Amino acid sequence: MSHADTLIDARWIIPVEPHATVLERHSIAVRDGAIVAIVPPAERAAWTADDTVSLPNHVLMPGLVNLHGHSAMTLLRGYADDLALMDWLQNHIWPAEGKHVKDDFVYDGTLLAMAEMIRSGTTTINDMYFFHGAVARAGLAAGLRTFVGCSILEFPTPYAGSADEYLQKALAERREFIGEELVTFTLAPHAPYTVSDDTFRKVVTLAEQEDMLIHCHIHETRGEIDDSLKAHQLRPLARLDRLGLLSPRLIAAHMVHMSDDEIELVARRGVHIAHNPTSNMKLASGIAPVQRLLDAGVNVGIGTDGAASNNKLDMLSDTRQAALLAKVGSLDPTAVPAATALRMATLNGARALGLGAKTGSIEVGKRFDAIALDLAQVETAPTFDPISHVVYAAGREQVCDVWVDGRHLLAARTLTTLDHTALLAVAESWRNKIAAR
Ligand SMILES: CSC[C@H]1O[C@@H](n2cnc3c(O)ncnc32)[C@H](O)[C@@H]1O
Ligand SMILES: [Zn+2]
Repeated sequence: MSHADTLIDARWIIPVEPHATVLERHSIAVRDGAIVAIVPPAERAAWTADDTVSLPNHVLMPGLVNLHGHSAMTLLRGYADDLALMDWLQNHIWPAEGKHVKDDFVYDGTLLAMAEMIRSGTTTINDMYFFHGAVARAGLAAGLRTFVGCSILEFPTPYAGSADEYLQKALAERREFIGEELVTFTLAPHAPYTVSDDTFRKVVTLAEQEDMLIHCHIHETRGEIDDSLKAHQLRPLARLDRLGLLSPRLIAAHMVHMSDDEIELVARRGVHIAHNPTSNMKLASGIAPVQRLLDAGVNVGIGTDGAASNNKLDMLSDTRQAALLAKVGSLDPTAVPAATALRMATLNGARALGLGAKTGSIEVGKRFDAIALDLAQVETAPTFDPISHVVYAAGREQVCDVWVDGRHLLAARTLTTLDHTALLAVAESWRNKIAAR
């Protein structure tokens, strides 16, 4: 007899690795937050556990990795819609952030985002915002695996007055969370149009010294490229390459507008890309060449971006959008098939964050970051292929269970770490404050 803390019996398991496979009626044994066995039906009787979870009509799969977001921007959801990026940022979002973004705004907005993300199957968030201690505390309260991106800009915000101050504060706030298993700080220079050469050089040096990842918006719009040609006589990627930014440490958000040479350069440098299909559509930024990037060997994950430009934090929906947008962008229905989209939303995201050996797939030895979806609903009946349903048919309301590091954060659709009613009351009080100004 073998014994586990928890034994989960599932109708289907999508392990993601090996690629495009589905296991039927297998069980997962979890001990001390790790997967210790994937048990076929014939061996199930040899296992006992303190706790068993029965998922008779469900698919169990790795948790979704949101590779690019600004969690606290939930409090600005629906604040300014139907605008292009620079108009949206300069005339609406940055002025609102200038008035309202403080520690409490970031904590409350991030917690609200995390509740939404857990309820839609996200287990890891790669965030980028201000007041990093508040983001980290929210991550610990929610129980999500949280990458806290420390923003760096050349202009002042309520968080810091200069690029050097952003950097100093990032390192000071990081010190408080060293040793926290679920919290990792990254350096997040905002974008090529808001960060100087000098600051980018400092970021590269610091990232190497402190062994930190870098997270940056790059090649999001055509305007960004045109402006860079005027200001620097270089496209942003060429400029960043000269500054030493392009490496496997870099998670480049967006990368919508790419020449063949740039795709090849990014592949050679081992840069990871966070593709944000909904945000790119809503801000009319363009269609990223995802299948061409994958064909070139680039690791591409999926992000939601912030709730002010998406306006959902629903990785299932963005996985579907990634598959659909790749097809319409290339006029090729075989581009980004369902299993590839699911791999992008899980294992590729984990790999970009240096978690490839730890999470992103259901494999023995990995931490148990997993989700279950109930497919016994009219929206997903009948089931020929659970991978197809997860990507093309299921909605986030079908996510019933979520575990991070073995901890049950959503149990039969109930949040275990967060208070749903209290979150709604806090969101309403922020609405009143923001609307009053
Ligand atoms: C420095 S991170 C936070 C900063 O980024 C702004 N932001 C949100 N979404 C986007 C986007 O798609 N492109 C560029 N900048 C974005 C956010 O409002 C914060 O000011
Ligand atoms: Zn963004």
